[in-house]
Amino acid sequence: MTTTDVKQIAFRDAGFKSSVLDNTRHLGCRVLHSTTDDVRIESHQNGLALITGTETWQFVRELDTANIVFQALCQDNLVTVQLPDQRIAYFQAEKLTKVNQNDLAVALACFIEQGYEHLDAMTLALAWLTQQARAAGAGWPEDRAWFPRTSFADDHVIADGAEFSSIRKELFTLYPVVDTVEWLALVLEQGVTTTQLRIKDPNDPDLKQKIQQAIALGEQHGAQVFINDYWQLAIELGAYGVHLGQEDIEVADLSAIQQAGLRLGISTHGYFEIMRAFNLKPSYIALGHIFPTVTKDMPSQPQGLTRLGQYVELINGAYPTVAIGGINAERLPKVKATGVDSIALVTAITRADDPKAATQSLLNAVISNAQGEAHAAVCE
Ligand SMILES: Cc1ncc(COP(=O)(O)OP(=O)(O)O)c(N)n1
Ligand SMILES: Cc1nc(C(=O)O)sc1CCOP(=O)(O)O
Ligand SMILES: [Mg+2]
Repeated sequence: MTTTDVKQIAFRDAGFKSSVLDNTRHLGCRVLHSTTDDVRIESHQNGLALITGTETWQFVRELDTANIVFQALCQDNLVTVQLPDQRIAYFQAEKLTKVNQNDLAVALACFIEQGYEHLDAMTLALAWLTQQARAAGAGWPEDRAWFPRTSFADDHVIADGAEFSSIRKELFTLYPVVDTVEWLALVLEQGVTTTQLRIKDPNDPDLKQKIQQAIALGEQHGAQVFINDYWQLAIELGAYGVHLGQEDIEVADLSAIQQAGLRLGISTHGYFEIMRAFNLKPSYIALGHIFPTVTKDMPSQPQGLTRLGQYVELINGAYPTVAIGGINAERLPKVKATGVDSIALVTAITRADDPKAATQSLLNAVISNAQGEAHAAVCE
């Protein structure tokens, strides 16, 4: 890292104290007293404020329900964040006894300056502080042991001991996501062992019949066929599994899915969502979107290969993982080299000149034992 890469963050109040100031160099940042820098921590009468180029955070003693900026409330080892859209997120740093607000502001500023979105930056900040409190160094936090539990208010709670049925990991290789039964049949005929029916029109008059056919095809081929979104029909028709996104899990009856024995895959797009997915003990965790995609409008930025590698390391085999978003034949080896278990894709098959040949060659590339590349250094 050259000095020009180092992000400078100022605290305006000369009396500001934090025990982690020196360690911010491990995060590529320098936090110092200055009255000129744009990214700054300010002390106000009613608490601290962190002002970055993109957002303002207030560290408050009580949440104000009319907030238009991010608010963070530290109570022992629980940090409650109220977002500008009024959603409430919780971060429980179980291995800390108390979160120091000044240290948290410093850590949060660093991770925001390194380009992390607000909830991911808060998740990383608490992991980094916990890691140091546990004398495990001040480097980039990788070990899940230091990460907080994350959730939104009103999240479903999965009962202790209850978890979703497992998938067969040896079949979790190439994972085509397709929108018709015809495509599903095509990929299964090429030897695909895990796939998904993703129909985005809930008013499709033949929805039930299509899901039924997808389930039957999966059974016929001994494959793991996931149904995207329509969890009630999936339960009713006895599907192998369901795939749900972060918004879907807020409205789905997860206990009903779990009790019916269906597998559950969950989409995630960063540290906060990954830690949130852990609460549900799913059958697999999807990590997206890795590269720009034309298939879906994404509210988040592409994660890239470096972050994908960090997420795989964080999950560390606790759940099977699948990468999705903009993956094609050319990018596949580098995606595989991150150690992710499975590779999901849409257009690399559905827009290929020869979809059958493309499926076969992608499948071979995923299941080949070319592990020379795997776990090699991953560069973008
Ligand atoms: C394997 C896999 N990963 C991610 C998704 C996306 O799910 P979701 O965020 O719910 O978005 P929609 O697919 O419903 O538009 C997926 N379907 N499969
Ligand atoms: C359906 C979907 N979900 C994503 C996520 O990141 O959650 S990316 C994606 C589309 C993937 O399509 P393609 O392989 O054509 O880029
Ligand atoms: Mg969905």
